[in-house]
Amino acid sequence: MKPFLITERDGAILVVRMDSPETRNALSEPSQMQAFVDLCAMVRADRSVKVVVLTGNGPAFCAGGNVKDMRDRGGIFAGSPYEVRESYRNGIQRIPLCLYDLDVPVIAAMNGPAIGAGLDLACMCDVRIAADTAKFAESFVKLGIVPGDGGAWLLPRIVGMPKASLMALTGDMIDAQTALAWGLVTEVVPLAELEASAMSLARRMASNPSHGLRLTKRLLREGQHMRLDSLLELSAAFQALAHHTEDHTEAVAAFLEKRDPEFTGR
Ligand SMILES: C/C=C/C(=O)SCCNC(=O)CCNC(=O)[C@H](O)C(C)(C)COP(=O)(O)OP(=O)(O)OC[C@H]1O[C@@H](n2cnc3c(N)ncnc32)[C@H](O)[C@@H]1OP(=O)(O)O
Repeated sequence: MKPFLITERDGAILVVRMDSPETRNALSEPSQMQAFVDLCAMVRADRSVKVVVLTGNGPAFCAGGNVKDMRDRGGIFAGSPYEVRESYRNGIQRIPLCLYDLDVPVIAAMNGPAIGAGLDLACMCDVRIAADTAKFAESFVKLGIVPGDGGAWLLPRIVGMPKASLMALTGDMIDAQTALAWGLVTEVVPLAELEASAMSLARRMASNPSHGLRLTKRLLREGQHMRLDSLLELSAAFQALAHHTEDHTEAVAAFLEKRDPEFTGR
C-alpha cells in the first residue's frame, strides 16, 4: 500500500505531504492515522529536525473524513456505535494528541481546501499559511456529525468562540481572504508561491536555536491551560535551562561581536 505521508528533508526542515490526491487527501484508514503517529515519533526522536511543514499533494490540503467510507461504513466508520467510538479514540483522535503537542513548530502550508477534519488538522499546527485557492469549512454539521477530532477545542482558540461557533454551526465555507481577516491563516499567497513562502517561514524559524524553539513552543502550548502564576513558574524553570545552553551563549556573543551566530543545538 502506498504511504499516505511522504517526507523530504531540506536541512533542518522536514516537509510532509499528504498523498492521496484522488480523494483530496481524505482520512479514514487506520494506516493514515498511524502514519501521523509514526511521523511524530520520528520527529521527536530526531533532534536535527527543527521545523515541520505539512502540506497536501493535489488540489486540496485535506478534504476531511472520507465520505464514501462514511456511506459504506468502512475505515474508522465501521461497526456498531461502540466500535465507532473506539475507532475514533484509537484512530483519528491520536492525531491531535501527537501533532498538536509535537516538540517542534509545524507550519500548515494549505495548498487548497481544508474541510472538516482537514481544517482541524491545520488547526493542530502552529501557523497556517494558505494559497489564494484554499477554502475552509468546519462542515461536520452538514453531514449530521460533530467535530470528532479536536476541532471544538482547537478552532475557538484560533478564531475565537463567535467565529468558531459560526463555522461549526453553519458548516459554511470561507475563502482565503476571510480566513486571513479572521486570523485562521497568517498569510495568503498565490498558489505558485505557497511552497516558497512556507519554506521561507520555516527557515526563519529554523534559524533560531533548537532549545529556544522547542521550549518556546512548549510554553505556548502549556499556557493554553495554565494559570498565569503556574506558567510563570514553568517559564522560570525553562529560562534557567535556556540561559545555560551553548546556543544562548553563542547568540549573545554573536550579537555583541556583530556577526552571525553559529548554533550547534547544544
Ligand atoms: C471524521 C471526519 C469527518 C469530516 O471531516 S466531515 C467533512 C467531510 N468532508 C467533506 O464533506 C468535504 C467533501 N469534499 C469537498 O467538499 C470537495 O471535494 C473539496 C472542496 C474538498 C474539493 O473539491 P474539488 O477539488 O472540486 O474535488 P471534487 O470534484 O469535489 O472531488 C474529487 C474527488 O475526490 C473525492 N473526494 C473529495 N472529498 C472527499 C472526501 N471527503 N471523502 C471521499 N472522497 C472525497 C470526490 O468524491 C471525487 O472523487 P470522484 O472523482 O471519484 O468522484
